[in-house]
Amino acid sequence: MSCQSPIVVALDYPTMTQSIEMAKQLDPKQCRVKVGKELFTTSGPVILDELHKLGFEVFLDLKFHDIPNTVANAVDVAARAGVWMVNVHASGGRRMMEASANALQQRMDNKTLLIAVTVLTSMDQSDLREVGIDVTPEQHVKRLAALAKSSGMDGVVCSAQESSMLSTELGKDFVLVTPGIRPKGAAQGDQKRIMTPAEAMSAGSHYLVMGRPITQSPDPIATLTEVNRTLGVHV
Ligand SMILES: O=C(O)c1cc(=O)[nH]c(=O)n1[C@@H]1O[C@H](COP(=O)(O)O)[C@@H](O)[C@H]1O
Repeated sequence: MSCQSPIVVALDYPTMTQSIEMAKQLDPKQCRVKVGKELFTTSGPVILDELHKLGFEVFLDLKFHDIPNTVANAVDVAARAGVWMVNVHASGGRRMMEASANALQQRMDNKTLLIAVTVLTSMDQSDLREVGIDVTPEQHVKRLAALAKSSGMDGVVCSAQESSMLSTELGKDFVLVTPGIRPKGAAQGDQKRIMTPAEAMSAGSHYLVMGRPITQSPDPIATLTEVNRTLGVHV
């Protein structure tokens, strides 16, 4: 049975052993999992096989950003590894995203979703200003998401605060993946543009990425089950 929940648990761990221990407690019907830079750097691609063997759909979050040829080839390798979703940075530009989309289109029966990161959820207006972007996060997300869509991306990573606007602007089928999800009372940490799981879903998010609120909870499974319950997902 495939996953019933929009939750993607970020397995941000410094060792493969810790990430597998957590994954073994989770249920592939209750969540998908995400492998990011920390875990992939320590474990390499074998972690993808291990998580697939446990029955999980895997989001490979390496946020590729490089010249078009390099990124297209990296995305192709990720798809070959059978990941459910892979991401690039929208700020890499149209040619980089089009080359990546073409690489996946050329694969027979491609099933990997290709998503572009817009403005990181850890950034606010003052962070953008410092890197030379003089518009609001919402305006910049809108511009990058429109570029991502017209460059052949299946969707974007944004904050749930932009989900409603993007859903209206770009249509309900354009996939919105939203980190910066914090249940009421959870520590915000380094995230700036946050929302609760229920608010994010009503705003139009398709998938909710959650790391620390689940992985650092005293009872991760109870927390995940409770978040699913608030979203009406009963597994
Ligand atoms: O692409 C991502 O997944 C991502 C994009 C973004 O804008 N913000 C963001 O937090 N993420 C990732 O989502 C996860 C959020 O983790 P927590 O803040 O612990 O819930 C981390 O693994 C981040 O790398």
